[in-house]
Amino acid sequence: MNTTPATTVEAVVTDFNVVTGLSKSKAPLQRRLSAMAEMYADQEAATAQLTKEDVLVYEFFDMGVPSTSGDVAYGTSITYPGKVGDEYHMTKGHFHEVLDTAEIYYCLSGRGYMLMENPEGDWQAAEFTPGQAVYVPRRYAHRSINVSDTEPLVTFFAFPGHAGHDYGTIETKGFRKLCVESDGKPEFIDNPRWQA
Ligand SMILES: O=P(O)(O)OC[C@H]1O[C@](O)(CO)[C@@H](O)[C@@H]1O
Ligand SMILES: [Fe+2]
Repeated sequence: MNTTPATTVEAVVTDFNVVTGLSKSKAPLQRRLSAMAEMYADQEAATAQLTKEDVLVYEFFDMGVPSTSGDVAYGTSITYPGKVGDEYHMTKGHFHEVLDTAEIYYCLSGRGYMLMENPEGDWQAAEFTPGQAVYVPRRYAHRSINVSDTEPLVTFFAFPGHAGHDYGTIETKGFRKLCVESDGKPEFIDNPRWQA
């Protein structure tokens, strides 16, 4: 009996280190401060830092699957420790182009938060500690934030292949909340530059 399906898709095998998130078989996509300096609240601090060094804020490995609704896009994300002024290092953050798609993140190492907000005005911050999974519900923009002084924040993520990335909305409006260090601890405060 011939059991070969009409379309055959090869199983894809990739690797990533379960603590560092680094992959040997894939090239990382890297975002340095210069690629997102205008997203930080303290623009003077961002400019001053850029004159010294264009630091690597985060990198991620996209394991490379097709962008179709039946597929699951996945990879690892590594946000390095550091601050711009009082604001912790973070990813750019995005809505999904297909707003009604969720995402799951599993924290492999480090410490931080997933900051989320939806167009209806709700916002939430879920803690990342190793071994905990954060489910980003449909319609929520999401940004990873590293609140450790020393350790990278490493997560594994998975989302529907057809979700797409809408970076423009956050680039224009920003997130409603910022995560800053206050008395040595992370605190979420209103973003004075947030645009309704
Ligand atoms: O896409 P951003 O906001 O730059 O953040 C990076 C992370 O988010 C993802 O796009 C997944 O949501 C990953 O590819 C990556 O780890
Ligand atoms: Fe996403």
